[in-house]
Order: sequence, then structure tokens, then C-alpha cells
Amino acid sequence: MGAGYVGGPTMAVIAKMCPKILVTVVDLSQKQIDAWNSDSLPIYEPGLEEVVKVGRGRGNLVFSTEIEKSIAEADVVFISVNTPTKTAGIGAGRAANVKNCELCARTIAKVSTSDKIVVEKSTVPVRTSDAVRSVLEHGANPGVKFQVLSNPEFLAEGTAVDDLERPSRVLLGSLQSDAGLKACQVVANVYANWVPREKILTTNLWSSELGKLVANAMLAQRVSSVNSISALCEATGANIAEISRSCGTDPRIGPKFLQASVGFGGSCFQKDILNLVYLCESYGLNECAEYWNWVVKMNDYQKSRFSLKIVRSMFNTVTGKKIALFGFAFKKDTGDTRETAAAFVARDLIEEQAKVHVYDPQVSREVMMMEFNYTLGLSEATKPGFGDYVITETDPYEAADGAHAIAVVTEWDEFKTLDYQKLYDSMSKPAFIFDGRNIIDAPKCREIGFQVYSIGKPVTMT
Ligand SMILES: NC(=O)C1=CN([C@@H]2O[C@H](COP(=O)(O)OP(=O)(O)OC[C@H]3O[C@@H](n4cnc5c(N)ncnc54)[C@H](O)[C@@H]3O)[C@@H](O)[C@H]2O)C=CC1
Ligand SMILES: O=C(O)[C@H]1O[C@H](OP(=O)(O)OP(=O)(O)OC[C@H]2O[C@@H](n3ccc(=O)[nH]c3=O)[C@H](O)[C@@H]2O)[C@H](O)[C@@H](O)[C@@H]1O
Repeated sequence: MGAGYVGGPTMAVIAKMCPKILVTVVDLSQKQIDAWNSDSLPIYEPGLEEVVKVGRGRGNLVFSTEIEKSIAEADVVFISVNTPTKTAGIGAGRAANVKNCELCARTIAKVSTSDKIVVEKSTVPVRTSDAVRSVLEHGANPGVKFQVLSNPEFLAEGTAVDDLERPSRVLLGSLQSDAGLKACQVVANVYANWVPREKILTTNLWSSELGKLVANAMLAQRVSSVNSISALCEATGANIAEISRSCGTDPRIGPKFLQASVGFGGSCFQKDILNLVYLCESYGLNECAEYWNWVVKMNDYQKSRFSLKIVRSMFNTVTGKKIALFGFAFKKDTGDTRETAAAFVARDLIEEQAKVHVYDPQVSREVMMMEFNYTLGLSEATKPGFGDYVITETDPYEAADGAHAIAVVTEWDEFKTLDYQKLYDSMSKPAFIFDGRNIIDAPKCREIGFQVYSIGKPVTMT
């Protein structure tokens, strides 16, 4: 249930790896299902088209809006629906909204006439499976039994197919009863078709639910830690790339997730940390809550620090200036813009009345505008004329033509190999580059004549 960024790729890989299993992916949205059945999939993910084609071609991967019929026929039901941060009521702005999971449980209870294993794949607050189990048991048809498992997903967007085909681990939580452990083995056997047994970790239900939140919190914490040091590097003349390399060489620290940036985005890091913060507060663990909350606060600081740097460097005013934003997705190799730092930077610049020309190879104007509206409440309705300040471009050279500055906010590979001399020649002078991802060749760009700012590196702008 749920044909989104997780449900679609995850089930497509199960279908590919398990030819004898029929996988039906259902969703409330007809548009979404039509897209999965077409040649133009609803999400951009390298390698995904090929995987989907294998299952669809073989007939064991089906996308459908026939939710009730598909559930009734299934032995195992995965709940992969969205669990966004609550926007109103108790815990608004922090707690996760598990309404969609509960609705799925109610539907499963109503239509099931045979026993089923129900697997929570969505990221949920610890002990949500209790609620799911209660809804299932109270709504069950006579004689029908359910087992609830937790099987959180660890794929990252942009590398989803590889992450699913070669996962670092599969986490499966169950009740420690005979029936719970048996259900756990059924789903473990599915994964064992392609995942080595030692990578299938089984735990109790609560450890599995909480383990997912903690994994995301720890990853985000690394990014906030390195970003906090990037500010100190700029103040002292140290270089964050050198620090990340020297720290990452220590095997106890490791080299991954030490890339300083304009700030992390994505639909999950902030949502899951806030969820963790809320959980800690609910149990009266205020110091723990505050500790994790700082990971989000540091990220907010990093985003606004970047915008401020742009305005300050450009003589304290960007009013009426054209600024090219390179990238809008929250990271490369995805068209996903949820919580992207790019939207915050664009918002700050537009507040200062700059005209922001955005180029992203995978993000349409429609999606961009939806993100401004959803995350920042910015639209023509709330800020008349807003659309005139965001200009979407289909070519980076046009985005930069006549611009006063380029701000790199997504690390798309193609930004590394652009003709920066050509860009420079077409821009207003002095021409600035603000590299929020540290991907451009800064010394070369300085040689060309650009004023270059790189995150966490000595500032040598004149
Ligand atoms: N996006 C990611 O990379 C990752 C997300 N997660 C978690 O997985 C869950 C799903 O995330 P996404 O796939 O990104 O969300 P999404 O928003 O892309 O997809 C969710 C889908 O569920 C559908 N849906 C909602 N209620 C439904 C219902 N009652 N019946 C049938 N379909 C329903 C929606 O129409 C939507 O298409 C979330 O809990 C998220 O935190 C976990 C790991 C990675
Ligand atoms: O639960 C989820 O949704 C997923 O969240 C993240 O995956 P994702 O958000 O897709 O992408 P990441 O690669 O983790 O990047 C998140 C953000 O951090 C930023 N980042 C990452 C690494 C780094 O060193 N520096 C940095 O700024 C990225 O640019 C991006 O904005 C986790 O990596 C996945 O394991 C998890 O399943």
C-alpha cells in the first residue's frame, strides 16, 4: 500500500528478485498508478526503469488502484504510505502523522477474509505497531488473524535501486511470541532470495521502529556536525575538506556523510529527528530532546548562513539583481524537492527582491512551486507576484546570462563540467559563485575572474 518513493522501488525490486511472488502495488492516486504503468515513471531514480520493466514484463509486478481486492488476495501486506510531520493539533510541527497507517490498517481489517502478515515499512514513532495491531484485531472478520511486523526502509534517493539490491542490512522487528517469530521468518525468507542471511537483522518490534529513527538522526547529526565546523573553518582559515578527510580516515569515524553543504534536505531527516524529539519529550526526557533538536537548528542556521553570505558579499544588496540557482532537488540524481535547502535560499533571496533563475535537470516548475507552497507557504495567493521572482530555466547558460551570481545548491555532476569561462563572459561583473556543495573547481574559477565562496573554505574574495 503506497506507490511512492519507497513503495514503488522496494516492491519493484522484490518482484525482480522473486519471480514466484506476485507483487501488487496499490495507491489511492489514480494518477500515480497510471504513471507507474506508463513509460514515464512518477519518480526519477537511476536504474529504476529497467527494474520495473522486468517485473511488469514478467507479469509479477502489478500497479493498481484496486486496493480492497488486492489486499484480500494477499498473504503479506506492506504499508508504505507517507507519515509527514503533523501540521495541527497535539505535537504539531514535530510529531509524525500516522493517520495514513491507521487508515491502511482499517482497510486491511475490513476486507481480509484470510490470515495476513502486515508489515510496517513506513517510518513511524516507536510503538505504532501496537496501534496498528489494535485496529486490526478490533476490526477483524471472525476467525481472521494478523501478525504485525516492522520492516523500516533504509534506501536513499538517487541510489535506491542499488541500496535495495545490495542493502547494508534488512531490519525486521516482530513480537517475540511463536506466531510473531514465525511471521518474521516468512518475510525474512522473501529477502533471503537475494540478501545474505547475516544481513537480515531480527529484533523486537520497538527496537526496529526506533532503530530507523535513530539511523536517520545519526546520519543527519554527522551533516550538522560537519556543517557547524564549516562555519568555524571560515572564521579561522581552516579548510573543511581537509578536516573531513583527516577525521574520516580514522576508521572509528569513517569517511561517509562528512560532506559540508548548504544544509540537508529531503522528506525524512528533519521529519524523523523532530519525531524523535517529540518522543523524548513525551517520556519526559527533555535533555535528550534538546540534544537532537540542535541537529535541526544547526541545519536551519547553515541554510540561512549561506543566504546571508550571498547578500553580504554582494555589497549588502541583491535587490533587482539576477541570481542563477544551480539545482533545486535536495540532492543529486533525484527530482525530489521535499525540504530542499534550495527553497530556503531562494526564499531568502526573494525577500531581498532578487530575481532567482533556477536550473535543475530533473525538477519542473510545477514541482518547484508546490514545494514553495507546501514547506514555506509561498504562492501567488499568499505573496502576490511571487511567481515573477522565480524564473525556471531549461539551460544553465541561460540561467546565468546577465546574472550577478551563481549559487550552486545541488551537487549535480553536470555542474562540475560546465564551461565556466563561457558563463563568466555572459555575466554581470563582478561575477560571483557561491558553491553550497563544494563541487566546482574554485582555483580555476578564480583564475577566470570569478569571486568564489566555498562552504567551509578560506574566503579569498576581494
Ligand atoms: N523517501 C524516502 O527515501 C524514504 C522514505 N521512508 C519512509 O517511507 C514512507 C513513505 O515515504 P515515501 O514513499 O517517500 O512517500 P510518498 O509520499 O512518496 O508515497 C506515499 C504514497 O502513499 C499513498 N497513500 C497514502 N495513503 C494511502 C492509503 N490509505 N492507501 C493507499 N495508498 C496511500 C500516497 O498516495 C502516496 O503515493 C514514509 O514513512 C517515509 O518516512 C523511508 C525510507 C526512505
Ligand atoms: O529515511 C529516509 O528517507 C532515508 O533518508 C536518507 O536518505 P535521503 O534523504 O534520500 O538522502 P541522503 O543521501 O541521506 O541525503 C540527505 C541530505 O543530506 C545531505 N548530505 C548528505 C551527506 C553529506 O555528507 N552531506 C550532506 O549535506 C544531502 O545532500 C541531502 O540533502 C538516509 O540516507 C536513508 O538511509 C533513509 O532511508
